[in-house]
Amino acid sequence: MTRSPVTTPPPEADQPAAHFDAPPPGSALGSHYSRCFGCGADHPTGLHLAAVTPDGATVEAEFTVGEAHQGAPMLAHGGVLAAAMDEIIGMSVWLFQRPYVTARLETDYVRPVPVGTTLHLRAWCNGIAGRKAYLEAEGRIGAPDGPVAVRAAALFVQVDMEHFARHGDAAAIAAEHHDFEVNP
Ligand SMILES: CCCCCCCC(=O)SCCNC(=O)CCNC(=O)[C@H](O)C(C)(C)COP(=O)(O)OP(=O)(O)OC[C@H]1O[C@@H](n2cnc3c(N)ncnc32)[C@H](O)[C@@H]1OP(=O)(O)O
Repeated sequence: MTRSPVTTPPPEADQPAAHFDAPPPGSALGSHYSRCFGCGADHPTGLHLAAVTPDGATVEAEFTVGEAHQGAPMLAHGGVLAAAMDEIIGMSVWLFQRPYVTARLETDYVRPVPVGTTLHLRAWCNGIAGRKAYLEAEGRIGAPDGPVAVRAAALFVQVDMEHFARHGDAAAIAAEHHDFEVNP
């Protein structure tokens, strides 16, 4: 991954442990918001990512590129692939049970992704320093060990829950309650 200094953890960064109340290894994470473009079941043209954590520290999901996700004819739009990276990375910081938002997302596009392709996504954390989490993800074609099509590195910044009420829709947040509650 071509990472900038902004998304490279500093030497003092800690490797975080999963939160004691995070989903155990093998669990599905569920959607954090039913109308989320990345994971919401109620979004008509969204990515519908359904993430699982195989080990309590990383997350995985599959994304099948559909016609609604095209850029060039029958090829995935780069922005849609970046959205998939953003979402799977967001789900990986969800394991720490603190609310985070994307501050910076860097993406390497390695191979074109035709419509109909299933991308196997995986994300993990490279370190946390204060409010800043340094994260990485990859999307592989056809299988978990298939050829890499897209890689991403990100800086996520921890916020308080007020962030979502102040800038978003507090009523919508209250309407969706989860057992595993972090980001709305
Ligand atoms: C399960 C959930 C899945 C969710 C997946 C999808 C996730 C998303 O897409 S979230 C939506 C997109 N992101 C946003 O809307 C965020 C918009 N930005 C913001 O709200 C603010 O800029 C925010 C919160 C990131 C930072 O603001 P603020 O809280 O005032 O902190 P601030 O002091 O500016 O920054 C904190 C630190 O991060 C650094 N930082 C913040 N933004 C950046 C950036 N873009 N690049 C580099 N560094 C940055 C600052 O330099 C600072 O570093 P230091 O502590 O070393 O001085």
